[in-house]
Amino acid sequence: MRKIDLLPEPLTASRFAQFGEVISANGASYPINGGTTQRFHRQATVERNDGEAIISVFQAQPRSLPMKITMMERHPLGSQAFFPCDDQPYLVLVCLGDNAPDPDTLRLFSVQGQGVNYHAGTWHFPLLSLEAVRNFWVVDRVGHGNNLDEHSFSDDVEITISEYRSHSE
Ligand SMILES: NC(=O)N[C@@H](O)C(=O)O
Ligand code: NI
Repeated sequence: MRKIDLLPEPLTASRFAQFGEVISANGASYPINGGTTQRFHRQATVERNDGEAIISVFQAQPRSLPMKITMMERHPLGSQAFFPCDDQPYLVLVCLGDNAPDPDTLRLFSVQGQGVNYHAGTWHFPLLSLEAVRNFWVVDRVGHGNNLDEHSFSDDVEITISEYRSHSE
């Protein structure tokens, strides 16, 4: 049995770029509304492939750690963005892979005060909220075609998330 114990790394736009975009009130902005508001413009782009982009609220139960990761999913027809309604930490787990998620490319990110927008087709684990029941705004795509591709890892690999504090803390 091959064991993979995932260690979180702090989320940055450059580290996440091949998987999607980071949404935050950091970086370039410009004043609008007579200077009463700063616009952090176009943090992410919604991919919808002629479907509709919708906004939902996910009320997420906290995950208990350690936890086993047995599957990943992707949305081939649209992006999926999550933005937390508070600044408590949560986790984002993604990986590469053409026809199936590649466990050797798994990346676990610890996230606080930022959102993420998965590119269409990015392998990810469903929402990994922590510590308490929490709300997230979600922007994703509905419409024709199958927009959910789930894939289980093979039984000869055991993937674990043991903790959520990033190892640089
Ligand atoms: N099922 C659903 O809408 N959510 C997942 O896609 C997820 O990534 O959390
Ligand atoms: Ni998803």
